Amino acid sequence: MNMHTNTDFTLSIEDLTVSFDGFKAVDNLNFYLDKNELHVIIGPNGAGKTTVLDLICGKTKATSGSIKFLNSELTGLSEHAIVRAGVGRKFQTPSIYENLTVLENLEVSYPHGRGVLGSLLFKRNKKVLDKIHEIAKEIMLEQALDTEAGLLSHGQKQWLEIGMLLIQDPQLLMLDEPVAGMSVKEREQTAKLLNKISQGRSVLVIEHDMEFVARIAHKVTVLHQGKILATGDMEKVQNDPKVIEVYLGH
Ligand SMILES: Nc1ncnc2c1ncn2[C@@H]1O[C@H](COP(=O)(O)OP(=O)(O)OP(=O)(O)O)[C@@H](O)[C@H]1O
Repeated sequence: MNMHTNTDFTLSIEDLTVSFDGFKAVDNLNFYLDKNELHVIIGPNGAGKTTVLDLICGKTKATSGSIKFLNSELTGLSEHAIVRAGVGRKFQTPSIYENLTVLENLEVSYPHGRGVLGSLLFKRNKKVLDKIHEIAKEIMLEQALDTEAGLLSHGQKQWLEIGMLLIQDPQLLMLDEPVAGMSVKEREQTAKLLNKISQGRSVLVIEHDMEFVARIAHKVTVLHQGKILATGDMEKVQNDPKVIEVYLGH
């Protein structure tokens, strides 16, 4: 793969390295993500999983290498510019507005919105409301549109945050341990949700729960010490002796 060639990949990471005081948390990484692909990154603690997501969303600056999103270079762009380019990221702790309703949370996340106060004072238009209803249905909160977000269950709060990203229609959605703390039922529903939202975009997930990984992943990449140990479908990765040795065997 040549660094200067256009590709069909949504995300094309080449020779990506970041060092913190000489320690390479991500070490010469090459990684490609297709449209419609739901890709899960697994690996032991400290493997560099979070750092990869931090690099993509611009929170951490690369030491060297390239991150191309829809063929345009992300390294060097600000976090805001990366969001505007169509990259959404959900962190582990939900950052919803607990005092606002589900509807209001979705409304303030609508692109080109007017900020929290402006949105509340502004008369709602049909286009925005239609979009809010569409997203609410997708995240299974259609019946809870008028509920204060603070009153939602832990799982519902996570879905709301996913909805707040979806309403911006990102082409790449990144999720850090999306089912942590969820009930069995909520996990099942989240698996279906993630499956659905990977249609028409790319989804990149960090996850430790192997049962959940097996349910959702189209492809799995195992990171270890900042490098790729194995990549492929779940079965291939699960049966890889190197993966069993450093990760799954523990
Ligand atoms: N800003 C930073 N400064 C210095 N070291 C860092 C920084 N960010 C991450 N690291 C180090 O880089 C390594 C990779 O961390 P990272 O959080 O990416 O791992 P991870 O695979 O996400 O692990 P976990 O599963 O525990 O979340 C760790 O050794 C971590 O201490």
